[in-house]
Amino acid sequence: MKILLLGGNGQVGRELRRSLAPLGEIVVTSRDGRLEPEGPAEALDLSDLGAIARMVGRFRPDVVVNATAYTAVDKAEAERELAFRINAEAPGVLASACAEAGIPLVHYSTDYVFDGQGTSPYREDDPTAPLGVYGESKLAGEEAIRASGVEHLILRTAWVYALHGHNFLRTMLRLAAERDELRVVGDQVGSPTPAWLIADVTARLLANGATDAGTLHLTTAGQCSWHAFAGEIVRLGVETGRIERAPVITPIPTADYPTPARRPAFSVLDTRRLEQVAGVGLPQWRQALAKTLDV
Ligand SMILES: NC(=O)C1=CN([C@@H]2O[C@H](COP(=O)(O)OP(=O)(O)OC[C@H]3O[C@@H](n4cnc5c(N)ncnc54)[C@H](OP(=O)(O)O)[C@@H]3O)[C@@H](O)[C@H]2O)C=CC1
Ligand SMILES: Cc1cn([C@H]2C[C@H](O)[C@@H](COP(=O)(O)OP(=O)(O)O[C@H]3O[C@@H](C)C(=O)[C@@H](O)[C@H]3O)O2)c(=O)[nH]c1=O
Ligand SMILES: [Mg+2]
Repeated sequence: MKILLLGGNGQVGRELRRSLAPLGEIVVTSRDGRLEPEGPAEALDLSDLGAIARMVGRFRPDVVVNATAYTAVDKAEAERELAFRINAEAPGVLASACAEAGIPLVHYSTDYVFDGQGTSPYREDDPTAPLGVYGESKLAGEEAIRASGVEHLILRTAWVYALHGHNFLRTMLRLAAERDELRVVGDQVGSPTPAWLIADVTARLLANGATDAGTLHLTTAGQCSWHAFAGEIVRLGVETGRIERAPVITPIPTADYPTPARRPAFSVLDTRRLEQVAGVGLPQWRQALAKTLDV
């Protein structure tokens, strides 16, 4: 199988380079034509919409996996146009190119397409109502893919972290080393999901030939607040010697941590459909965090 992977340097993209390798030949793109930590890639800047179709036409892959996105949630409030170009227009152009060539597309979306007013885990067909520009732009990307008629898999995931890249795990380990107290919101609940899990399940879905499954929810099992997630990060951070000592971690209400973008209060996703299609069980968030930190 020939796979075109867009965005090989993101949290998920980096893990996909590993997990997809056994499935065949992978062509990887990055914005600057380089891979982290080293090596060459095909250069592709998603803001050049014309270049996207040319890339698909040039490589004629059996499947395209798009791991690129504009993921700066707060910054997106001031960069609406750019967020929509990368998260909505580019996936739309990519989907049309794939549809025309009969190539299935795998894409990722987010729990932030929901408004978080629910009280039980969101299912794939529950109504969406994003609270911010990032979520709106990701939802528009989903809709563009569906409208193109391309065979597709849209994997909605949440609270993604890894030992590389920009994420809450790394932010907490950094702040824990600098401060005696961390104040973290306790009234936003979700399911922290490591990039390696998303990449492993994606590979499994591809191996199963499930690229026509449509939208699926893919997160760890269980749920927690950002405050509880921070607590576990710091606990395991100390246990693994990544930080010397644990700061006090104080739960605060969202109102006490003002940010440009609003975030959902409850964005737990119901993953039963994915587990059925992929034929896998998903690990609890605590176990997945421990595995990420080599505990
Ligand atoms: N991070 C999270 O918490 C969550 C992420 N998701 C979704 O999962 C998917 C993967 O996210 P994640 O791996 O965390 O994202 P990252 O932010 O880690 O990586 C995104 C990648 O997209 C690339 N990119 C951004 N803009 C462009 C551009 N104009 N041209 C080319 N490449 C570009 C970035 O390249 P560069 O390094 O050059 O900037 C980066 O490598 C995305 O669809 C995201 O929306 C869903 C839920 C939660
Ligand atoms: C750093 C920090 C954050 N917070 C809060 C702010 C916010 O409500 C929450 C998480 O902050 P972050 O900025 O890391 O998370 P955020 O950027 O909102 O993460 C989101 O990213 C996008 C891409 C997604 O798709 C989502 O699933 C989700 O992972 O924690 C604190 O309360 N205290 C702190 O010290
Ligand atoms: Mg952020």
